[in-house]
Amino acid sequence: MPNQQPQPLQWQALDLMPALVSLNPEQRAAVHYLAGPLLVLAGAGSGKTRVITEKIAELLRSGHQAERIAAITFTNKAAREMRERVAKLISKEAAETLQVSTFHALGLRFLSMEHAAAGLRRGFTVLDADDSFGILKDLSPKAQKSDVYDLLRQLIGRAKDEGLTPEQALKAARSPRELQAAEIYQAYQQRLQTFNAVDFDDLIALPERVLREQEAVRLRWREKLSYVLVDEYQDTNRTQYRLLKELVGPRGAFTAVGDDDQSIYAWRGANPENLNQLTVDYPHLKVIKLEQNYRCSGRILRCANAVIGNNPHLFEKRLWSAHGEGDHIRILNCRDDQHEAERIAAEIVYKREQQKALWSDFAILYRGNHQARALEQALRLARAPYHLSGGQAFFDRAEVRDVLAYLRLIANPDDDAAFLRAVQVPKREIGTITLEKLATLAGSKHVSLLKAAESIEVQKQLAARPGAQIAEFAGLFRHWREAATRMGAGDLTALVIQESGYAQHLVAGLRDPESKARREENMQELVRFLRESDKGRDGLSALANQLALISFSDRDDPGNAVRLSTLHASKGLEFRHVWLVGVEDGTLPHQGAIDEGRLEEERRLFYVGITRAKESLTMSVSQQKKRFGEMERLKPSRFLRELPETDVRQEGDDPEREAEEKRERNLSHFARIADLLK
Ligand SMILES: Nc1ncnc2c1ncn2[C@@H]1O[C@H](COP(=O)(O)OP(=O)(O)OP(=O)(O)O)[C@@H](O)[C@H]1O
Ligand SMILES: [Mg+2]
Repeated sequence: MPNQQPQPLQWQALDLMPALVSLNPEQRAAVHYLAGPLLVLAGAGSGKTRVITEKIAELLRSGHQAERIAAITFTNKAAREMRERVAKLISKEAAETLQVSTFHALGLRFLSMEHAAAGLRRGFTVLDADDSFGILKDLSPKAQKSDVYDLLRQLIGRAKDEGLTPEQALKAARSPRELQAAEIYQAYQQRLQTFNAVDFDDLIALPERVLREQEAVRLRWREKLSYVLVDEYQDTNRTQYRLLKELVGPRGAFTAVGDDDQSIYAWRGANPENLNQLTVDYPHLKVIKLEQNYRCSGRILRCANAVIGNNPHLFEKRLWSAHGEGDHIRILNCRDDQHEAERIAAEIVYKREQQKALWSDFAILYRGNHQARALEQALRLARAPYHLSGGQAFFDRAEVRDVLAYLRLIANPDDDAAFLRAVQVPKREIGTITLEKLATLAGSKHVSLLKAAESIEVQKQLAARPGAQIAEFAGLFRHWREAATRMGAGDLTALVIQESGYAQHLVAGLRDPESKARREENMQELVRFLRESDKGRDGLSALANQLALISFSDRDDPGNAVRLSTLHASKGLEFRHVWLVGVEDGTLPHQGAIDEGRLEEERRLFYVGITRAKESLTMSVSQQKKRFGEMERLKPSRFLRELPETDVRQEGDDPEREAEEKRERNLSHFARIADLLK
């Protein structure tokens, strides 16, 4: 029975000794159950991730080899955290050989080992979304709006998710438009093959196909992996589910943990029905439910339960917390988003001081990336260090990817996708016709684009001006390859940025000094990062491997900083104090979702946000916001009406209170200075 007795809050103590806090009986059962497939189905903060970590430790203790255990997490960040937790529980060495990764990273590893079976050559390249976009643009019969390419990419992604080959897609096409899309899919796949490249979706779809079709590989991998654990299972898509099935085989040596109420990636193909499918595919599946929430205060949990109670459920779950009631949930009514941001920044600075907390105890969560800007500015003014996650990750920025393409190509002259990207930024007088010609010549000689570009014979067959440009471009790479033997990755990058003309290109045509500064900062940051991670002159191939890894990692360890994050990217995390901003109709729920009646997923997103908070939760609502240059009046989110009234406190735009807070803040600064003077 739930313990109804309010207990003192004890989070800090838990943070200090995670390994010593004992598991509850259901968790223990989940950790020790090895007789067959297991699904742990439980609400937020009930210790699902903890079960996975403990189970890994238990598997290691009971004799499983670390390299034969695969744990799959949704983000690289979660993977890193899990490894750290295992290192604490068992040993550093075991944690290092353990395979903790995202589905995509697992797919990449699979393909690196099985490239021949997947029809790839060694040293294949993984294309990013931009690269795919470029190829699609190139393949489409006439110029289209960029949404068309996005749509095509999605269509291709979905086809891959359903395991459809281009040939099958062609056969299945029922209208001229479908046929056209299928033709583009086919041409796209052919292009990838020529480049010896795969895209992001292939990282899952190809391993799945290879495992399904090739028995020898399948048996080898089933032997290789003795146990598989999957976190955030509700957000796997169809192919990921099939990949999992192929990997574990009928024996079903796996544990999956998930919460259907936190399925927030349907728009990306995630399929919470996979939870149900498990019970069909594995009739002997054992299901364990966890009902105690260890994260949130009583009031926060009650709000979360009330909200999610309005959604239909695949599985019934009850969650209770033995923590005390805690503070009321605050609803902060603000004049506008500017004021909202300033107020939150001031509150965080004040609270940190008052509670002697860490910056990293605070998180500000929002629905869309664009909401971060005002917050960033306010935090900067308040001198609060912050870390932005889930936005456009550093390594996804166009300028960073551009420079990485140069480095990829220095490291691997066969990387045609990198060639095509680098050759086009900054603009050189090398047009599509020249590139097509170059591609044909390279194809007939069976060499890569850069190798073809280096050949004098090929240069002669191109028109004079572009031919000279191509020769110059190839010459630069010869020079950089030589430079790479003398210097580390960071210095090499600085050199490339200057000599390629990219530095000028980057800021050319930008009027806004802030964007100029931001792009330059990004370049410096990249150079700095490569300098730091460069461990001596370990040559080009090490650099190539390093880069392949970098482009996949949200490398950043946020450190001691306020976390700014989208709701989507906050999944799985927890913070002592959480601010949920922009809780307005049109923002959360998002206008698009309101228009299309997709409120359930938005409600789950709201639920995920609420359940990130341990001790305090504040939701802020602006009365107006500037949109497209016009002030727009806003209404509080309809979801706010779903919160139990007794757990909520409204706070207005109260100048007096603010003045009071300011006075207290000044006093505490004063006290600190007085302390120092003593
Ligand atoms: N038996 C336990 N005793 C005390 N604390 C626990 C116990 N199990 C888990 N916790 C703590 O509760 C918090 C939530 O655990 P965890 O992150 O594993 O939950 P979760 O179910 O994965 O949550 P989410 O659904 O948000 O991913 C963590 O701080 C964890 O250390
Ligand atoms: Mg979790």
